[in-house]
Amino acid sequence: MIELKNITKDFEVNKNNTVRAVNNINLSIKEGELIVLKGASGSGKSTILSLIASLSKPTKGEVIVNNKRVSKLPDNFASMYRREEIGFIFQKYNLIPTLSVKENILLPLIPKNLCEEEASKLLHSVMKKFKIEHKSDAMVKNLSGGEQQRVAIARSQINNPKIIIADEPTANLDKELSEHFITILKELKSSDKTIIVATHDPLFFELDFVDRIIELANGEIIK
Ligand SMILES: Nc1ncnc2c1ncn2[C@@H]1O[C@H](COP(=O)(O)OP(=O)(O)OP(=O)(O)O)[C@@H](O)[C@H]1O
Repeated sequence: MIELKNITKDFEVNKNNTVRAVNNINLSIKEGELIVLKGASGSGKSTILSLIASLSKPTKGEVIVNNKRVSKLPDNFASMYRREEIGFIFQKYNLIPTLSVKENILLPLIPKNLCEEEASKLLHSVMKKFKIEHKSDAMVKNLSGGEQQRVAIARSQINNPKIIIADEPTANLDKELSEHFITILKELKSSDKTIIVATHDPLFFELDFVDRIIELANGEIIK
């Protein structure tokens, strides 16, 4: 369960100016729910994602994730929380082009110090699941857009996170790749993950497997 309670987030632009990115939001997301955050540029979508991931702290209010008050976590605990519970899918994949597919996918496991056998088991299971095993030794820069997308998603899942956060996941994709992403999203949803997608891509607004579409404007929930 993810709970945002009376959350306000101000950013200091300079000494005399602040921007209120999120204004007194209340939101509860149940385990296994797929939520789409919709809203114009600047409406506060990314800010909400970063508060849930404990990448930033609210100015007021509390963020509670699975009974943990993540809005109060010191930095080292916040990064542990992210590593263990959250899978990120970014719009530009954030892959390292000169590393191979398997090296990229293994990156989130580095801090865990698993033995080689265990790491290899996890690696092969996500590569198989996201159909990229045949390219495991290829350098990422030589892959097609669709293949890179599968690497990014495999990497986000290697820790088996309970929560998936996707910020504008289709922003740089053509129609075919966007539709492919939707197929993967459906698979993730059926494996009972809690998923939060921030987007203004209309493709997400007609999906029958999305539980709720939450519309934001000027840092407030309007629908
Ligand atoms: N680090 C920051 N410093 C100052 N202002 C910020 C910062 N981050 C966000 N903002 C401001 O907060 C508001 C909300 O931004 P946010 O990135 O959450 O919007 P968004 O809905 O995700 O937009 P987009 O769709 O363009 O990504 C905007 O006015 C933005 O300029």
